[in-house]
Amino acid sequence: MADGGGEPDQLAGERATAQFDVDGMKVAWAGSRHAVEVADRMARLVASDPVFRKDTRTMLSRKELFKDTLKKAAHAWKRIVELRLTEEEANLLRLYVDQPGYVDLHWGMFVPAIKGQGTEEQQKKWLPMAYKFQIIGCYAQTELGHGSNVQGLETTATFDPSADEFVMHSPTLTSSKWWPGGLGKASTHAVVYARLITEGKDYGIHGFIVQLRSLDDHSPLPGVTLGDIGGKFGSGAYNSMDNGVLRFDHVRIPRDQMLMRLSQVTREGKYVHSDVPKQLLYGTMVYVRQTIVADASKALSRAVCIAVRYSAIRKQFGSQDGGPETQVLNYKTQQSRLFPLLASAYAYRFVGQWLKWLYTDVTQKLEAKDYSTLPEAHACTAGLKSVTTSATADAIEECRKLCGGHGYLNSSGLPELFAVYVPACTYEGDNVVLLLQVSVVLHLVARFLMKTVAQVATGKQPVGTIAYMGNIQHLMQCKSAVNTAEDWLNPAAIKEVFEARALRMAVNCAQNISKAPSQEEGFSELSPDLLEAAVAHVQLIIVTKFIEKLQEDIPGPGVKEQLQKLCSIYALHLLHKHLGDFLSTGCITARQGALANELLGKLYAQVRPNAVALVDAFDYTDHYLGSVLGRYDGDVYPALYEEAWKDPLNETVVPDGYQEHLRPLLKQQLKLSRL
Ligand SMILES: CCCCCCCCCCCCCCCC(=O)SCCNC(=O)CCNC(=O)[C@H](O)C(C)(C)COP(=O)(O)OP(=O)(O)OC[C@H]1O[C@@H](n2cnc3c(N)ncnc32)[C@H](O)[C@@H]1OP(=O)(O)O
Ligand SMILES: Cc1cc2nc3c(=O)[nH]c(=O)nc-3n(C[C@H](O)[C@H](O)[C@H](O)COP(=O)(O)OP(=O)(O)OC[C@H]3O[C@@H](n4cnc5c(N)ncnc54)[C@H](O)[C@@H]3O)c2cc1C
Repeated sequence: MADGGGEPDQLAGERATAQFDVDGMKVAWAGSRHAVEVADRMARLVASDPVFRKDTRTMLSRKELFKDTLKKAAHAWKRIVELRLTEEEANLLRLYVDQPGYVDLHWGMFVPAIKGQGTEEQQKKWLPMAYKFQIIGCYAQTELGHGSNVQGLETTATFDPSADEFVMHSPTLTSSKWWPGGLGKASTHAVVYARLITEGKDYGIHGFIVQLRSLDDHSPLPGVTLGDIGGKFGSGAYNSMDNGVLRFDHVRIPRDQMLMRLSQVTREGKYVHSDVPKQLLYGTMVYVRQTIVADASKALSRAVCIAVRYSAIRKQFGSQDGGPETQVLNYKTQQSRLFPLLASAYAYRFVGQWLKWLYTDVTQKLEAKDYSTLPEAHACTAGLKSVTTSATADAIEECRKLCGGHGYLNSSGLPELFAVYVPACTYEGDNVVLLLQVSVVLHLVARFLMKTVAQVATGKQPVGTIAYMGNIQHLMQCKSAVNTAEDWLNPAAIKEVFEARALRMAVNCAQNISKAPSQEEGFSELSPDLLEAAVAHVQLIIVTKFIEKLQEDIPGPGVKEQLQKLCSIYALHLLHKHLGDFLSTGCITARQGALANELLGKLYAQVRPNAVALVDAFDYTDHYLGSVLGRYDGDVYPALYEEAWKDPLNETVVPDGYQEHLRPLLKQQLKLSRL
């Protein structure tokens, strides 16, 4: 359309300049051709169903929004049953419905908690009911007074041998369960984490299945106080979720509703711990953190898709001699802000795929009673969850700014995406608290290696993602051989400096901690540095997994070449951003840092003709994107214009309140001016 400067054909032109096979890239992104096909089918199913419309969501009141969420969840379930969808299809359908709600916690945490911590008998009893939605469950761990410090939870589950029951109780205000999604209004049951007390002894935190509401009329059971904790950040957004408060007043549950895979309480009240490690109590969190890493690439790629397409449509300023205005995507500043985010979306996608593999592998080992890889799974999920969610939340906000003023409109989709996404930095483990968990591991390894550096070749070698630390003798003294900008294209050159930076930062921390009066004091004093060392380690994992992905067979003309460029951009933009780390640890020289930056500029220019096609490869429908700026056809301006008229303020020409507040004011000013 020529009217008013909007040029949808602009995107067709952009697509024509792509130097790779977009279908091949879709397969690389999704993981397989089958995955592309299923995702595409489910996305279209949702997009074509009027019940799943979400374009007026930010204009709904909280009550309307919550009811709309209940309607969508019930309709999604109806479609899943009618169409006999597989688990894979059903998960995707729910993803594309794209409205946070109780079902996320039911499938994402309640069911996994029972699977991971329940005995076979308990699974047989509870899972079929949960699978058929005869009960709705949530995950009630966090309390008003304690979230991060799980060991500090106060809710009690006291065993009463005379009745063969546990008595669930909230002894203080701060012990009220506070935050669990789905708890406020929807759930009939919860896995509740409470201190187990039997024979007068406190055995710490354990999980219990507790019924909260009547299955006849949904009213809270006697002794149970329930409610929603109130409105949250942003319009629409996470307000569709009923995060709740729960208090118990001596509520009784049968003994067999304690989740007993890890430990049991016998009929007589004896506490018995099985040979399963206690840390498996935290297994549900490991599972969800892994899914959150995979979700980071989805949220980031949505924001980037909107910003890239809109930047190709938006034009500002012409050439000096009055020529046509320039697409903002052509500005080098726009490219240097946007293309690292595009590269990060791909990087997180591939590290998410790897983490899923790691999680599956660990689960299989656990089933065979091999618990050796559990610490690696914990450190990787905690660290990657922290780094990818923090970067994604920042990136969504950056994409909003990249879209100028229009990015601030709800119709751009970006404010809501940010508001829904940003709590990921807090839930499932505050990002700083999780990084400190990673730094504990790094510190222990670094300390061990420093002590044993002389015998490291013969000693016990670190394995998995910390294997590089075993190469301490080389990494502590190596100097990068990079001599030209193009030398930075060599993955081995990148890997070496990222490994050296991460190891040297960990060793520096360990050395400084060893100088403190006690390890605890040293750890506390050095914790800001430990966080940075943990970030360096996690960034190394992401870079390494991207490089490893490129060693696979990746079919499709030009696909691997584009991914190689994105991998270099991902790594080098981190090097540029954290140049202080690389210089202060002596891994590179200032000149090598400047060469990396020089190459980045060249790579941005090479990505420019492919940018729109690279976001097309995410294969998102306009429904899922939910953005007038990110429309596939690029017809942005008419859509923006039309969208404005849907606002409730525009239902009347003269606003409500005119008679009471505007008219008297205007009349009064008129009278005053005549005096
Ligand atoms: C359709 C499908 C959709 C799916 C879609 C998904 C749903 C997507 C929707 C999202 C919707 C929002 C969902 C939010 C849901 C919540 O937010 S649920 C609440 C989550 N809460 C948290 O994450 C709390 C964070 N805190 C913690 O995890 C732990 O308490 C901390 C910080 C790790 C510290 O724990 P601690 O007991 O003080 O432990 P600590 O002494 O440090 O460690 C004890 C040992 O356990 C180890 N350890 C600690 N944690 C772990 C672990 N997790 N694993 C293994 N070992 C561990 C430690 O390394 C340590 O080992 P050793 O050194 O002894 O060998
Ligand atoms: C949208 C949303 C959904 C949620 N859903 C659920 C749910 O379904 N079920 C559930 O049980 N919970 C849920 N939660 C709760 C969530 O898991 C907790 O909020 C989270 O674990 C953080 O704990 P906290 O709130 O106690 O933060 P705090 O620990 O109080 O954090 C406050 C500040 O203290 C810092 N801090 C804390 N400890 C340390 C330390 N040791 N060293 C240095 N700094 C520290 C943190 O970095 C942070 O800056 C949800 C939360 C949100 C926001």
